Amino acid sequence: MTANTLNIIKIGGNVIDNSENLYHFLKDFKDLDGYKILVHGGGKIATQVSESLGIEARMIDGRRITDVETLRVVTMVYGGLVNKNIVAQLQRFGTNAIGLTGADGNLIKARKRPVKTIDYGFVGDLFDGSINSTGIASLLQAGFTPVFSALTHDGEGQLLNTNADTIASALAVAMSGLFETTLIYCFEKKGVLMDVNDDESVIREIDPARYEDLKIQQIIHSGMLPKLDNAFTAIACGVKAVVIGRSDDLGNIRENKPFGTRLSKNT
Ligand SMILES: Nc1ncnc2c1ncn2[C@@H]1O[C@H](COP(=O)(O)OP(=O)(O)O)[C@@H](O)[C@H]1O
Ligand SMILES: CC(=O)N[C@@H](CCC(=O)OP(=O)(O)O)C(=O)O
Repeated sequence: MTANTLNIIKIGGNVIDNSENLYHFLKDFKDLDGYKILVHGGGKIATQVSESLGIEARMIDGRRITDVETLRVVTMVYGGLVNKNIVAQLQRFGTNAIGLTGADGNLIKARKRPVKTIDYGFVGDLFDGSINSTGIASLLQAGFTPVFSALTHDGEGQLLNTNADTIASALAVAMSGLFETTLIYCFEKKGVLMDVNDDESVIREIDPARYEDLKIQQIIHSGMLPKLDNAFTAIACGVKAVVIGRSDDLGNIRENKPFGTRLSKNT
């Protein structure tokens, strides 16, 4: 572990939604060496809150249709409830977390997704140059641990809802110019599995050729597809390693025990 090591870790809704899992994860997160950044989603909670307010939650290809009402909900849920709860818990553990949307410090800009056949509403797509890597590096070097929610902005006053897996991947690519960067996706399963119902069937390593095979066999499907697409993009663009594993097992990384599925370039 060098002084220039950065771990970017993404946690999804299933981890955030369970206070015991979240507590355990944050305890292991605070013990990781080197610089670190946390990126969180919270899609599951946004759906629950939307529905409790009588606003129908609509997803297409894993992306939320974000009309004005839904943007209000996700701003409150991701930027408020989830982000500030995580920050407060990290502070309790002595980690000087700072909770952010992409608008804070102009750290992540996005463009509203153009309307083609589907109007996604206030959904933001990232582009080359979206990430203000020097601004983020200043926070890290000042001793802060950034905690990013799934919100970005367009620079014209508009907040946008951006998938958290995509934010984590883009952050990892941009930061890998400045740090030796590892991207870790944490979710509720032990890794990419041969049998989605058998946590002992972890595939320890996947390269792009194996990924194609696993897709054809439909061993990998649904939410895992965009996650792995983002992950392979990160590997191809200079990120040192991408690992996908269970949030509860994050401590294994420090203890040099097996952790999840590691992605590699074509061998
Ligand atoms: N081969 C596989 N191994 C593990 N999970 C898989 C696999 N194929 C599909 N999945 C699904 O992908 C989901 C993870 O994607 P997603 O729900 O988007 O994650 P997140 O919790 O990070 O938002 C898992 O809950 C699982 O149902
Ligand atoms: C545009 C879009 O779909 N944004 C996501 C952002 C949250 C997210 O990514 O949450 P998980 O990681 O928990 O799924 C959404 O609103 O669901």
